[in-house]
Amino acid sequence: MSKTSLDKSKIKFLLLEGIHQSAIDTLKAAGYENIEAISGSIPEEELKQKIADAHFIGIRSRTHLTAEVFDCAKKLIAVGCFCIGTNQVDLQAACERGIVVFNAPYSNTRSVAELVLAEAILLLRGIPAKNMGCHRGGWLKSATNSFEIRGKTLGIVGYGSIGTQLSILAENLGMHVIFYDVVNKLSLGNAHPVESLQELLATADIVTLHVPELPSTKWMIGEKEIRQMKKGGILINASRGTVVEIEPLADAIKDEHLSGAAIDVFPVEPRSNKDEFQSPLRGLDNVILTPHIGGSTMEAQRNIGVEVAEKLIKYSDNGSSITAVNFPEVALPSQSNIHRILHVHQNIPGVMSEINKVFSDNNINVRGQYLQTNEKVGYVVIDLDAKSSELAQEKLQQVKGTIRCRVLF
Ligand SMILES: NC(=O)c1ccc[n+]([C@@H]2O[C@H](COP(=O)([O-])OP(=O)(O)OC[C@H]3O[C@@H](n4cnc5c(N)ncnc54)[C@H](O)[C@@H]3O)[C@@H](O)[C@H]2O)c1
Ligand SMILES: O=C(O)[C@H](O)COP(=O)(O)O
Repeated sequence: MSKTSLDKSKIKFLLLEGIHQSAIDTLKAAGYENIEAISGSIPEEELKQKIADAHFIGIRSRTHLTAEVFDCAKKLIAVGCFCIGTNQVDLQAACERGIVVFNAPYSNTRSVAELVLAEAILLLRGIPAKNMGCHRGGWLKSATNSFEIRGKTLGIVGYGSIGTQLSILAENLGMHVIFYDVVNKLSLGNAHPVESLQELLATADIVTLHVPELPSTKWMIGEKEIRQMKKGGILINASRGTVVEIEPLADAIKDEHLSGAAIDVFPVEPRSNKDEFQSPLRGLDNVILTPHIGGSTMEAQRNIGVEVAEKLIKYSDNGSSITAVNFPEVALPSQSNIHRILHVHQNIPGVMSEINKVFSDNNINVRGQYLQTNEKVGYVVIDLDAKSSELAQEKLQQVKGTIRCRVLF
């Protein structure tokens, strides 16, 4: 089993939001037993207390890790987002503090794509409204406004991992697929890129959103865009709650400009399953409302648990920051019979020459050196003979611009 200079029993993992047991099992198999797992998200004040002695934190989409929270996390080495989205973390603030952030970019892609497709089929048939009718004792047997999915046009906004997966599945069901992305993307199958969001909105029978939460995607679908959609169109949002304005959507459903919608993410979501969900969309029959469960399948959660836990273990045991979303990515060989120093510093002129001066001034033999930088920080990993690491760490900690310095052996 790999070693870390700090005894593994002292390395604390704080896992929030009901992260799957597979993460805990993976951490334990790697020798990490000091794990506090909490089923929901916690209020900010409690988070600030709990994060104070954590070396690693695992979250999902509900926990917001702000600069203020990071300031309370003096021991924190890395964050694992056990999901795709990382908008809930101040990535820049983490980077500047030498905290590496990982996520699981693909493990729930298929789950979201399947849900969207299922919702498209149900909404085109008017099933949610007919279902509600039966529950109330009604009997809405009619083919009026019920359509097959075959031959309809699906408009995908954001042709990334989920958008492309969905594109393939939809074509297999006989749909025409058009997509809009801000980046030039290779079309899969017969999917067809369009020039503008407006063109997509005006052409598609069903519009589905798969963009990240960014300043540029905030409220990208408001009243104007909803009214640009075809009359009788359907809107699906399983991306982020800040992408769609809910009031104009509710109005468009009520006045039948749109025939239906499926919304999985909301501008404000309840903190836990005990809190009430409030939305102007409640009570509208041909609207499917789901509690942010696009990625919540047993398959996805189990895979995410293993994937992100392995990334945290690798960073803790070996120093590899490969696939980090906010940090220079350094790939490292496994270390044997050496001590490894991990040094995170501000990316300012002169730091690397100061670091290398420590080795030459103190006659320390460097067995390997690996460096990557981004705009803000540099991450250099230095392999040394065991006898030199204590002195090297002491000297390196004094180098101007040092953010963090730890040793693995
Ligand atoms: N509901 C859920 O449970 C759930 C599950 C997984 C992911 N998500 C959300 O879905 C989002 C998309 O996931 P993904 O894995 O496909 O991400 P991705 O990064 O692979 O794809 C996003 C795509 O959106 C494009 N894009 C960015 N800004 C755009 C804009 N203004 N207009 C058009 N396209 C734009 C990007 O170029 C990219 O191709 C995630 O960021 C996450 O927030 C939600
Ligand atoms: O970003 C994601 O992967 C999804 O929004 C899922 O988030 P969750 O883990 O909170 O369900």
